[in-house]
Amino acid sequence: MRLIPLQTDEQVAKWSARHIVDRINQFKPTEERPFVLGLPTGGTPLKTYKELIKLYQAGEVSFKNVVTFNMDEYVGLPQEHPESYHSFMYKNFFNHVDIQEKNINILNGNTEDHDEECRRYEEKIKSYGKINLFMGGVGNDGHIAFNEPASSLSSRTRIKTLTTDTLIANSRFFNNDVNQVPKYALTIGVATLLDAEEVMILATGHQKALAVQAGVENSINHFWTISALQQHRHYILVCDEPATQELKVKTVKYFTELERRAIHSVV
Ligand SMILES: N[C@@H]1[C@@H](O)[C@H](O)[C@@H](COP(=O)(O)O)O[C@@H]1O
Repeated sequence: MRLIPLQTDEQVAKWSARHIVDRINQFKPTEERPFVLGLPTGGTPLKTYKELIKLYQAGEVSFKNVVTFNMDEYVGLPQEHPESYHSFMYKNFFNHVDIQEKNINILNGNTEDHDEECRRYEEKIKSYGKINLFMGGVGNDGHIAFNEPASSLSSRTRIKTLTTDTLIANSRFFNNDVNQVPKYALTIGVATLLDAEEVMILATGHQKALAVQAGVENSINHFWTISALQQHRHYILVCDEPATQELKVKTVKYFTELERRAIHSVV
């Protein structure tokens, strides 16, 4: 793995946006051979989206031949609701870049048959071969996408019941009223994420410090689904300083030194 220990969330945004742009440009995507990018919602990636828009406006990248798959979506929340992940993605990213509508994939949490929708999503990902780079955030309790504690580490896209902790954390987007937060979500599985060629997780703020510890130092455990990424061949965790607070000083020094001397194709 690579741990990128930075100081501020601004630096996390700049580093992660630059990494995505470099990967897209190295890939040289075409209509026939698009770059496939997995994307998250949440507070953490907002600044990365802003940076990506800036880089797009500066002519450093095009999303014309980029296909995206979002991680998750609430069940039963109309797509046009301001807090749906559909609304989030268009408002904060898609409306500002040259991505083609046909290349955007977000789970539909309003179908009659959730299982069928999840099967369709997995099949669509497979039809592109693989996701080249999946960016993600992490919940305070170490959940990845909506793979809540004790999710199967072999899980695939499916419906999940959200934990009380997640409902409380996400109530900040619903007038701080936990009753307004949808109780279920469709989410990619841990195995869906592990199938990606590269996974980049962003963690900012001291409330993510235990999740970062689980993702780096602790044993693989289904209660902290981020820990499953330790088995991934190309796993990058980009953190600001408060998010590394629970790591050993030795761990942070080790990864800092590795980055200083790294040949970056080796992970
Ligand atoms: N399903 C999302 C996750 O994908 C996200 O990583 C997490 C943390 O969000 P935030 O970045 O707002 O802390 O929240 C939700 O549970």
